[in-house]
Amino acid sequence: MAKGVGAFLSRDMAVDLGTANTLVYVRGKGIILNEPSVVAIDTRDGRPLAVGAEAKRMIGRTPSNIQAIRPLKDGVIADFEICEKMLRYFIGKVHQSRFSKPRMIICVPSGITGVEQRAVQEAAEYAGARKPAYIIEEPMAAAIGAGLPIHEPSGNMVVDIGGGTTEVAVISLGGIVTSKSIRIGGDELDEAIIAYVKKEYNLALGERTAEEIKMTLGSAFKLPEELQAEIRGRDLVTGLPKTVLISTEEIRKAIEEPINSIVDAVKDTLDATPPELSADIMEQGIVLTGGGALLAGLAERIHSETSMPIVVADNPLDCVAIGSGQCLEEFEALQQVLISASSRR
Ligand SMILES: Nc1ncnc2c1ncn2[C@@H]1O[C@H](COP(=O)(O)OP(=O)(O)OP(=O)(O)O)[C@@H](O)[C@H]1O
Repeated sequence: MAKGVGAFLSRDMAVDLGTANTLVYVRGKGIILNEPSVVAIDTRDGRPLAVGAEAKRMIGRTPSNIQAIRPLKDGVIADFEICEKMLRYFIGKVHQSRFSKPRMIICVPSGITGVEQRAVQEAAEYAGARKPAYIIEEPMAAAIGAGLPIHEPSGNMVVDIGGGTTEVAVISLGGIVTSKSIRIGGDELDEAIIAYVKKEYNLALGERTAEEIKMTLGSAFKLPEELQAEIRGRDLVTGLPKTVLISTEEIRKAIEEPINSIVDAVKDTLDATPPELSADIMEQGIVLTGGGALLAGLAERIHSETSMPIVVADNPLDCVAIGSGQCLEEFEALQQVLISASSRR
């Protein structure tokens, strides 16, 4: 499609405003920003000191006058002001023109309320988006980004496991037929690891260490080879640093509860799926997207509980941004999957 000069000046963009990571896709260019959704604030005057990767490095390491804040929790805005500052910073990084406002598509979890949706839209508009900022539901964006034929009259099932939410949806003919969104994602796995290690070993772990343990030792299904590794934290009795040896089986046990909730969400959605579409899913499989799709053994676990074929999308962390970016590139053709300010309730 021919792009007018305005399109270049305004750098239309799609933003995957995630609990864990924010990705920005610029029309005609692809994903050009991918940073953790973290802002470090000077508590004395509320000034942002660092945003993104630099701010994430500060989590758990800040002096009393600095606070590293994650403005989104469970997929929605927990701190509106900080979220808007973060968005403004990211938009400013990719869009330098002060004279034009970019068209913006922004992703939200499918389970959020009208009020929460308006908060996201307003944050985007305050941060410089042209009105109306368009909204796309995460599972729809994830499905488009994973290359699923969403416009066909056949059942496409996507499970997007993010930091704060897990979205399960069955899509056919360009619309969501049935879906379930739970406020459980990678963050809950990290929290479960922290709670387990505290209870079993009297060891305090930081958020970032727990996430690293999940990525390296976490699993949702028996591994071909179980491992053991040393983890380091602070002894809650002596207050001193301590190292303990922990196994992959133990970490699997630690995260069992949130994993069960994710698997149950998949089963509930399958239960509510019309039979014709279930038959399609049986044939084509369930596609996993989002960072959680990278958890070892998750595909095997969902397969063992649903008997459905499971496919992990290529680049699962990028699917939502790529899918919403696709909506910018093919705005006329894909506009029907977007929600604009005028259509909101
Ligand atoms: N290899 C891995 N194994 C397990 N979990 C992983 C891995 N890589 C990333 N993650 C987890 O994926 C999550 C981030 O995924 P993603 O970027 O898709 O979420 P998000 O879009 O920011 O969140 P949400 O969609 O809930 O707003 C984090 O919890 C992160 O710890």
